[in-house]
Amino acid sequence: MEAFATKVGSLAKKLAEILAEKLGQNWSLFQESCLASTCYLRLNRYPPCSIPYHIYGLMPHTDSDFLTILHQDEVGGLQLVKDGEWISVKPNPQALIINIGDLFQAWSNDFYTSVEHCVVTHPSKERFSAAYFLCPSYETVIESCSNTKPSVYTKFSFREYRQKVQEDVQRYGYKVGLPRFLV
Ligand SMILES: O=C(O)CCC(=O)C(=O)O
Ligand SMILES: [Fe+2]
Repeated sequence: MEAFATKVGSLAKKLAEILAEKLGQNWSLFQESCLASTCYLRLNRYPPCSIPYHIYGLMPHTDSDFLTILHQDEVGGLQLVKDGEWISVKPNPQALIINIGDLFQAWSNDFYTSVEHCVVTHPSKERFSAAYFLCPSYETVIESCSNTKPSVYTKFSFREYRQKVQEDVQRYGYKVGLPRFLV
């Protein structure tokens, strides 16, 4: 498990570097702030559900990180929003799925979009997935890297972001996310 985390950890940074370069930006932010101690691997288990399609395995959400690397088994159930519609992601245990998270959206000033996704349950099969979250330290301040376009979001620390998400989940039962930080 540790070897997997180390491997996907360096892949996540490499991908962040490529995405930053595409924006003509230096990627030192990820290098300096995303450490082995601030990133994490989550192992998900979804038991079968006799009333599938009505019960989510995981509610619709966006990830509160820079990017996520996901490995899923052959059962399927992951869905994401593309062009305003929910689509199913074909399961392929030989492939990794890369999701942009909220922090990349904020840092890229909406150039990249944090993708909304969920997991629907299966009537008879148990499903497993592993998700690696590329996260900075809580003190890291996220602000737009663009110096040509006005900032879409106010700058915030990762700690403030996580606190706001937690408050919203407790108060309203769901995460509001980036819209909380619109200028
Ligand atoms: O299990 C999956 O396919 C998705 C997991 C996920 O979105 C998450 O852990 O945030
Ligand atoms: Fe997720």
